Amino acid sequence: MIKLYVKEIKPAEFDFLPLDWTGVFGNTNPLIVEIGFGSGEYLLELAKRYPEKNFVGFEVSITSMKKANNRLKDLNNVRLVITDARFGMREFFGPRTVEKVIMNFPVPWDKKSHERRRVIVPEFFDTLANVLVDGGTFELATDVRWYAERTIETGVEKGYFELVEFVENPDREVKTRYERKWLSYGRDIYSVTLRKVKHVEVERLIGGHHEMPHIKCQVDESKFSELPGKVFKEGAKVVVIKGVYKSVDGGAYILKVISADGDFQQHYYLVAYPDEGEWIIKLDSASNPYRTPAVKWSVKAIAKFVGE
Ligand SMILES: C[S@@+](CC[C@H](N)C(=O)[O-])C[C@H]1O[C@@H](n2cnc3c(N)ncnc32)[C@H](O)[C@@H]1O
Repeated sequence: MIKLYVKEIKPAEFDFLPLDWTGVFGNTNPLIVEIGFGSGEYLLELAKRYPEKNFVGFEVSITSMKKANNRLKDLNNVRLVITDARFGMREFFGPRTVEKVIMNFPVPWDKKSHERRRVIVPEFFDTLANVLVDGGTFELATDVRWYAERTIETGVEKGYFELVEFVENPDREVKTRYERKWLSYGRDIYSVTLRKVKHVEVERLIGGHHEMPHIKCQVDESKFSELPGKVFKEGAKVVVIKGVYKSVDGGAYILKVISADGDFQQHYYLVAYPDEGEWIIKLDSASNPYRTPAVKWSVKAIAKFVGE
């Protein structure tokens, strides 16, 4: 997992989640979040127009992140985070801390096999109804009519949001790159604004300290060769062992792991090495995943499998 920021957030600040955004920005200005900021042009325009607000952007594409980072690096009121916004919105912000969340032209992921990547799932609206201040808004712009309609249905269904407006072909002052593209193709554009009317409690996966367990145990070394391809499951936690490698000196095993907490996947390495007659199994120091339940559990699941 890689994290880049326009202004660096000190690693120590990530030891505790949700983040203290007042400390990160050095002021108590209202927070506005953009999900999937692409090349960052929209964020740049907003951040310049509203210096009295703080902006946080989420993106999953490293290429977009680099472009946006170059564009935004001189602005003090913007921070960029590379992570899935469905995870970041819930884990990085406390209840009633965000004034507005904006999402411009998300990929709709309309194929059944891609549905898991869609942002506007019911759990996302639970998160929004938690992190938005009372009366805070979610603003969507899209070229996909059903996506706009689904956003309204899902947001309003549970009584957490009310529809402020649904506009076909709005005259938006600031246009994004995709917006200009779809307009040049003659596509219709839809904008939706939802207002939070009910607060909802959500369970955060991390919360509090970002510590990681390590395990000391006896192991049956022959079991390491059985690990590649193994899948461990418990509740919403899934851990897949993609590979097992021996260190150059032959003393340690490096395990390539993918873990998932529901739809949130992370890739990282664990290490197992002998120590005073026992073995230590822990996160490899070169890996830095968020310490979710699945990441913590992966150490235990592997220790149980190779343990004697
Ligand atoms: C179609 S582009 C739109 C970019 C920009 N908002 C615009 O309108 O020009 C969608 C962007 O959302 C990003 N994205 C997709 N899923 C995401 C997620 N779960 N969290 C954060 N960003 C995401 C993609 O990497 C991509 O850059």
